[in-house]
Amino acid sequence: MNRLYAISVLTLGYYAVSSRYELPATWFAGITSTLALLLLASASPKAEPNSLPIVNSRVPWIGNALAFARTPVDFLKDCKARYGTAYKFLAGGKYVVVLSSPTTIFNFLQNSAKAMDVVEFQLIGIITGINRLRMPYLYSVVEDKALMAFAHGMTRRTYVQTAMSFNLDLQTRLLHHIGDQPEVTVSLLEFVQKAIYSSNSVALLGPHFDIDVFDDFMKFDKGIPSILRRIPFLNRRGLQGREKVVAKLSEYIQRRWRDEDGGYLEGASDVISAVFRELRAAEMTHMEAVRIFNGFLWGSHTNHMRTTFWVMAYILTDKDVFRRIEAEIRSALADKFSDINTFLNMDPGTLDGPDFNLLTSAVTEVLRLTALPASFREVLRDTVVAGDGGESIFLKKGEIVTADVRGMHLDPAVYDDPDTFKVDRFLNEEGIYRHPNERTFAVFGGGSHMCKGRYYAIHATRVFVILCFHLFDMTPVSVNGSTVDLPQADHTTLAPVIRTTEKLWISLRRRQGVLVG
Ligand code: HEM
Repeated sequence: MNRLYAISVLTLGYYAVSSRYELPATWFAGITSTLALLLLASASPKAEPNSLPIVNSRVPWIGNALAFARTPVDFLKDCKARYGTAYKFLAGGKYVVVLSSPTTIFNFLQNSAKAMDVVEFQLIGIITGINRLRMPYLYSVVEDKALMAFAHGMTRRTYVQTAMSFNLDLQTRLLHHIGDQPEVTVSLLEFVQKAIYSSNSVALLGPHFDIDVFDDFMKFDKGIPSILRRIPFLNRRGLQGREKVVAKLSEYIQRRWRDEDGGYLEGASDVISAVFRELRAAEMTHMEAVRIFNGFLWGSHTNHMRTTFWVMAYILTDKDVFRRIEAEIRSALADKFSDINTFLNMDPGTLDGPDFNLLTSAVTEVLRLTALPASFREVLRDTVVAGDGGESIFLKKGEIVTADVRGMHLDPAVYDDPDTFKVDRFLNEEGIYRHPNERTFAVFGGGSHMCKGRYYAIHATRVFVILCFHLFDMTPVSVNGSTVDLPQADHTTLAPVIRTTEKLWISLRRRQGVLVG
């Protein structure tokens, strides 16, 4: 009877939810299993003796999967309020352990016992269009080789080349949007997306990659939820976009790959050549390498775009913050850099100096407010994570574990008045930026899988804001009744950076008399 009940709920729930919401990684496999599999499935897993509370659920096997799918952000918030900073819930036959205190998140992400590994590689197969049977091998290449190359090429010291290419390209892109007109009204999200996609592509792939494929990239990006759910027809647009991007990348690599000097992509950044060299050296086809590469690029663009959008939106919709950031940027550019070219060619470390303290604090604060759980690991063998009081939290083989970073970042015990955007939260009394403690700030994940592009992303986000203030006078404007306040966050999807479905329009007026590079 329970089984029949489960099937009915699963079927109805799946169609109701799947048409509207993105299915998060952790239980996607379970929810998309066939009904036959459900019928054959052995009894729902029993909770092992474990110190963790288990979220209430009346539905066997499925557990809380649908509640989680409906509004994952709210689900995690409610569970934290009821069960504390370490608990687990059942979703599609598996337990998902959720940790949200600084100590548990830190210990989990460090994963010093190496008893956990990423689960996303199963999903990478679906996103990239690679046969899932090939993914265990291909992901081992990604993890052991390609990500290592990425990490080496994107350290504080080595990301300079990529950062400078981004700076120089971005100014042209921003000016291109306004063209010869004195003033234009643009959707902030679309404006940011196009500029970041283009300049990121140039910074990473060099001048020979055809960025006209932007519209196809956005179809792919928007279509990811339905691609993940493999919903016939609904996923078609996203798949078409992906295949066009893949075709462009394939053609670009075939034309621009050079075998000399160990192999490199002509015009691309060193880091990208190094990553592709590792993929080529492994036992995979050209198209498998291209598809993996496309997955890398998609992840790099999409998080970067969203973060930049939110940073701009928070600044533009708060008059006091706007005035202070504008004053900091314009005075730094006027006093410290003889012209904009000097700024664009600077050592990226300059932005970490005293001239942009407030902007750096603003970016950190926006990251704190907009980061969602993104680090999902599968427990490979029974292990323990030390809890807040030094107690052992038992993790069982097969369980999925995640860090609810939003739960931590919005916890009043961790951050004072946590829901409020405080632009100077990360400044000390002298107004100097202080990087948050790594135990209480985890927007880029942690441990060996920490985001490899974090220095570059923070740098490029700040350059975007600086160039906008240098080139334009900006004001939010209402178009057909649209908001001029901060857009509402969308609580129905999980991704490293929260989304919005509301549009914020801004007017851009070209500043008279400013120098362009
Ligand atoms: C502000 C924008 C960004 C945010 C918030 C962000 C966040 C994240 C998060 C949360 C992870 C998962 C970490 C984990 O599993 O513990 C990740 C992984 C990764 N990110 Fe980012 N990211 C951003 C921008 C970028 C950019 C611009 C690049 C490349 C240029 C990049 C490259 C990567 C790579 C390669 C990984 C995989 C790391 C691994 O599994 O070892 N990211 N990112």
